[in-house]
Amino acid sequence: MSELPGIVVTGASGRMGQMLIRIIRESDRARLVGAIERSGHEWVGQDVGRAMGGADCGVIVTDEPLEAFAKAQAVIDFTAPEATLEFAKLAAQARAVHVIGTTGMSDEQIAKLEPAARHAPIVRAGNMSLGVNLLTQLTRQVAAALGEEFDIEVIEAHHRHKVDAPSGTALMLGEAAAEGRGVALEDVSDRGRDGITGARKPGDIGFVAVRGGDIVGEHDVLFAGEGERIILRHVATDRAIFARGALRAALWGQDKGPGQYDMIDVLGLRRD
Ligand SMILES: NC(=O)C1=CN([C@@H]2O[C@H](COP(=O)(O)OP(=O)(O)OC[C@H]3O[C@@H](n4cnc5c(N)ncnc54)[C@H](OP(=O)(O)O)[C@@H]3O)[C@@H](O)[C@H]2O)C=CC1
Ligand SMILES: O=C(O)C1=N[C@H](C(=O)O)C[C@H](O)C1
Repeated sequence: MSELPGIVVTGASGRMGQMLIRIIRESDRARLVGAIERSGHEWVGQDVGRAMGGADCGVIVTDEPLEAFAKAQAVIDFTAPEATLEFAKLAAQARAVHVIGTTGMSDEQIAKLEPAARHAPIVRAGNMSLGVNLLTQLTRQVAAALGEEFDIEVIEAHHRHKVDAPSGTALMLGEAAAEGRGVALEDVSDRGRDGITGARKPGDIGFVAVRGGDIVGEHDVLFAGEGERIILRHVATDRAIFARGALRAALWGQDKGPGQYDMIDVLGLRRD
């Protein structure tokens, strides 16, 4: 019998890092083979199971990503944009599937993933949950069905520690709405209302970001017309949904060639 695919988790001590480690260790379809933290982090050199407050699991946290990636079939990476760019180069060198959950990457940073994607598959999505990816499809359909007399606003709420806005999910939903309307999001996006903004421009897609407490992630796509409103909503109550999606992506990528993919590919939801 062949061995289960080995997975390395970067940003092991983070909120998503710890959730991913838990989900991979519980899975009977994959093995945790590595956990990465940056040099100087107190977890480096410790067993990751113990660092997370449980029993040893035989995986020692390391600050040597390439060494760890070389022994793995996939890397799951929910860290920060600059770190993700470095991990992309190393995952490509190791020919490992790179699953990227990191948000807040600029267009320039996203473009820098392309060389790595020529050597190994990259699966990247601002939200790895089934529910949100379905919601993007619904958003596209509703936006296509309604005219500009319905104003579109994407309203998101997250915990107080989140560093980027709008969220990766909000941008996915905004892109889907823009696609439904047959326009480019960059031409209609309205992100920063403050002061005397003037009346809302017809056709704009607005973004509103709420930050507070321990909110895991909530997204509304509001279609506001005269006399009626439609609201499409996703509420995440447990980060496990993102980790399960990321693990699914890592397994899905095992027999894929180099290239860039997203969760719509992984979930088989692509229509075109
Ligand atoms: N796509 C999706 O489905 C989801 C995406 N996310 C995204 O995942 C990312 C992480 O979120 P979360 O876990 O909440 O964040 P945390 O801050 O809890 O964790 C981030 C981890 O990445 C590490 N890290 C940050 N910068 C670097 C660096 N330059 N080099 C090496 N390691 C680094 C941190 O280490 P240190 O503590 O030393 O800084 C930490 O371990 C965010 O971009 C978030 O938006 C989150 C949930 C779902
Ligand atoms: O930072 C988070 O927590 C989350 N980030 C992702 C995003 O930016 O959309 C996904 C999820 O909403 C949680």
